[in-house]
Amino acid sequence: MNYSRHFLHNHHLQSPPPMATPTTLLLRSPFYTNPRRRTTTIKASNNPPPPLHHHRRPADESIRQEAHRRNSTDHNFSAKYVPFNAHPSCTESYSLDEIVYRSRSGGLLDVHHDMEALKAFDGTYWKSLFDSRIGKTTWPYGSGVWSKKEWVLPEIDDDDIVSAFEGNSNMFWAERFGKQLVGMNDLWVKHCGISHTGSFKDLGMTVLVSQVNRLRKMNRPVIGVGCASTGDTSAALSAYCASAGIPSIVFLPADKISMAQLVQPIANGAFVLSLDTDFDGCMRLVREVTSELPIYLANSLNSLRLEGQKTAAIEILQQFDWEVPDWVIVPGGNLGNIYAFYKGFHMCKELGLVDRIPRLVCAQAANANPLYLHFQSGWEDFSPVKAKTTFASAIQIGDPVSIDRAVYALKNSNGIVEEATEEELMDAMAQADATGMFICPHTGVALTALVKLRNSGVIKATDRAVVVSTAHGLKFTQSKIDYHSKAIPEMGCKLANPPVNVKADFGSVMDVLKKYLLSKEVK
Ligand SMILES: Cc1ncc(COP(=O)(O)O)c(C=O)c1O
Ligand SMILES: N[C@@H](CCOP(=O)(O)O)C(=O)O
Repeated sequence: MNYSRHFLHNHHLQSPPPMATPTTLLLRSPFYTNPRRRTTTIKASNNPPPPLHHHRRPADESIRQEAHRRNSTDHNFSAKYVPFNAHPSCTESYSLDEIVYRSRSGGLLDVHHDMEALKAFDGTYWKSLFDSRIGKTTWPYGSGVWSKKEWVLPEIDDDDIVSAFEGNSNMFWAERFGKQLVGMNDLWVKHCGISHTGSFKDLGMTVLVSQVNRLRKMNRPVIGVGCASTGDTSAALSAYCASAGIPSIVFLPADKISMAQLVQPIANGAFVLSLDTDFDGCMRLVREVTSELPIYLANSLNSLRLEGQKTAAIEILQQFDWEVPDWVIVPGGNLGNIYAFYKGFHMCKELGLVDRIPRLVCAQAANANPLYLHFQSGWEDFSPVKAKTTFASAIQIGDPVSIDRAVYALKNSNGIVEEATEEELMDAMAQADATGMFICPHTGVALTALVKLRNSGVIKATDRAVVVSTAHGLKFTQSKIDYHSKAIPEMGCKLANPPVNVKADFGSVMDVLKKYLLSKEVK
């Protein structure tokens, strides 16, 4: 077979641009050739390659079938479950096709990739490959998660993937917030909440539901998929399950999630249980239930989820053209994500895409702050707390399942934990909104952490910082309504901007407008 023609004809969207060498190029494509024949010599010249025209697939073929025909699993990458942070001599491991959430000793698991196989390709190779897939509709690489498939679930058939082309979320240059509130020029907000179900949970859920889809095709005992939720995980689970025709069951703490979040699983046809307890109570119940019934556990206790979540970190680096920011600030609740970010950054370093990782900050609501207290104690003692009501309701969690993962991530990234009171987080949210964003209260928690660390001089004016915005503000409009109508007891709501009631006549309208314009006049 003429490999160069085969390669160019079929795979130009997925393969990295050839490296510029004058004569011959040793191109090793792990995806489209037999691994035993993976080293292939093709001709290259100094000139850029001519524009490549993608041949449209036959009219009766879907993008899924086209992906299947490409046979992209022809490589030797692999991943398995291992006990989290185990001693190097530990040999315990499980196939990802097993249904297992805990190690033999009851500890957390981690998805471990065959790093030697990935290291057969250098950092330039991976950067080019990932960059070449952005913004395409080719299945499944149009997704920000699956554009990194080799690092996520390398062995899944493209045909089993359940994706809404999630990820590739906007990185917003927070120009006015940066300059006016923290004196920074290089402040960015990664809008992970501008996503299929309005939160960053889509990133992990596409991976978990895809694997479930595969397990069901293998006739494994999975009738449905279940989770406990503060509203975002349940929305993502039910949407991805509905898309694949898989039953979903969600355990929600009654009256503790927003109306917009509650209606999501209802609309997507999930079986919704509203329970008279808090998130931690729901979590305990769903763990018990999933150990008895053929319901697959979708909470981030299941380490598969973190494989998708970690791609947000890779995306941040990609969006900065592989330059590493100094800080990344993430709101934390059940604490899977702070570890997922660490893992994404760490993989990029280990595989030679970057030479360092950012310092991580985990931001918690003061009303639900077990990690903050643990950090304050010098990591001495960890005790769960009874989480109190917070406007950042999706992180109202007192007994986070990923506490060990979070501590590991923070210790290994020279990280920090901060907290935000209700007034601080609501003011930060209002301030951000007033500079053109429309963020959720959890992002308000992360912005409060930024403000505090700037005020104490830990984060410098010249640093580059990324605040991760985790959900869409439209899911949390009631908190904004309460704030702007000054309806929150014992809160100043100093940035409230309530509507003005005006008589519908010309004079009255003119009077209020003149007053308004005078207040805005440039002094
Ligand atoms: C909107 C939002 N932000 C932040 C978090 C925190 O993520 P994690 O639970 O991984 O710490 C969650 C969920 O807990 C969430 O739904
Ligand atoms: N914020 C989450 C809490 C559940 O945690 P997860 O770590 O299992 O996603 C939610 O939206 O439910």
